[in-house]
Amino acid sequence: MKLEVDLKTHPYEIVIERGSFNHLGEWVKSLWKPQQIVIITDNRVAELYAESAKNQLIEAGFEVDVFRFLEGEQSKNLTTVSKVYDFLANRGMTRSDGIIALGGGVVGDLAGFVASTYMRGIHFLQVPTTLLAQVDSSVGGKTGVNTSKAKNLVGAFAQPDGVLIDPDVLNTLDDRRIREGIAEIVKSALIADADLWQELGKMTDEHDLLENHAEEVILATCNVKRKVVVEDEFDNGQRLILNFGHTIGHAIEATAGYGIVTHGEGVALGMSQMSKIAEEKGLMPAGITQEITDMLEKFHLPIDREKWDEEVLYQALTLDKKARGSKIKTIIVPEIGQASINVIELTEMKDYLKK
Ligand SMILES: NC(=O)c1ccc[n+]([C@@H]2O[C@H](COP(=O)([O-])OP(=O)(O)OC[C@H]3O[C@@H](n4cnc5c(N)ncnc54)[C@H](O)[C@@H]3O)[C@@H](O)[C@H]2O)c1
Ligand SMILES: O=C(O)C(=O)C[C@@H](O)[C@H](O)[C@H](O)COP(=O)(O)O
Ligand SMILES: [Zn+2]
Repeated sequence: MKLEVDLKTHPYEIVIERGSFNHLGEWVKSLWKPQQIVIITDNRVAELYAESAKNQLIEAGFEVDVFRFLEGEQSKNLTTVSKVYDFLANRGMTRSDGIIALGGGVVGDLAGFVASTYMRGIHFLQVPTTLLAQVDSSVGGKTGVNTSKAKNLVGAFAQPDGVLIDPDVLNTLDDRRIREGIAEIVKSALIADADLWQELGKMTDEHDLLENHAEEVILATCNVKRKVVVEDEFDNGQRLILNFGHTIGHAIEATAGYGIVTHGEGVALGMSQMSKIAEEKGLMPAGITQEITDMLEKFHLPIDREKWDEEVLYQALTLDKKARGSKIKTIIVPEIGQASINVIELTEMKDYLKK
């Protein structure tokens, strides 16, 4: 199955196919002429997939090196970025060469950011290996890293030349990581795909989703993202809806310490907290929070916020990219499958967080 991200300036294809990782070499050759490639990955993914990726690419005529960093959100920062710049420069990588992001969202965001800034931009491809990366982060061109102050505080928009999704690589992923990917799937259904919401409603748990519905769910979720990104590539309007649950979610991730609460868990917590606030304000229909939290709990995602320091959480909120002065754009779901943007005072958010 293929989806076309038909952006005017940089169109590209998303390939979703079981076993497609075994054809990585041919796929890359169909997109790039022989050149130098650096695969950027983390230690765990490298252990599982880097050798095969490298051999396939060499077989296809490329000159290949692998840069690996320590797995996890705590590596998604400018220190790692700087090490990659040195690695690329030491190998004489130029703008006619390319980067392949092989891994989850951390690898994809970091490698994409490196590709968008090294020599002011070189080509890159996304080969996502987590469910979260396959349904969300590999598509759409948001790249970036965290700082100690806030999630994704430094970044750039840069589209890959293509995305290769092989659901079979999810067989090596642990349950917690599968669940966090489901948080973004639930988000996508809530904001833009009522049919997907219905389908998710019929599934029993995360195992049912992964074993019996992976391809259809990945396709539907990528399609939501594709449509939104094509409408508003640079996040000035409609794309903001992809951020449902993320304001509180990102603040929780940063406050808890990167990697303690996963991104998907933060999004699940953020969606349930935001729904509660919006329902109380009469912006979302009565009973919808319960419906959302029931869905999240079915997939064993967290919904209840622990007691984090509200002041620290609030400081993180003020650095959200949807904040404008004393106000912040929040995303609400007036009905399942639709989302809209609602501006509120940041202090109002603070009052709710205290409750
Ligand atoms: N750019 C975007 O649009 C976007 C969208 C959503 C999330 N994100 C970002 O994505 C990140 C989260 O991504 P993630 O959850 O994929 O995290 P991740 O990249 O840290 O991967 C999670 C863990 O799974 C391991 N792993 C990856 N693939 C594996 C496989 N096939 N088998 C076994 N282990 C595997 C990794 O080594 C890591 O330990 C966050 O930083 C978030 O901000 C970005
Ligand atoms: O692609 C988007 O746009 C999103 O908001 C997708 C989110 O799931 C993702 O977590 C994104 O990285 C958040 O971006 P940010 O602008 O809030 O840092
Ligand atoms: Zn997200």
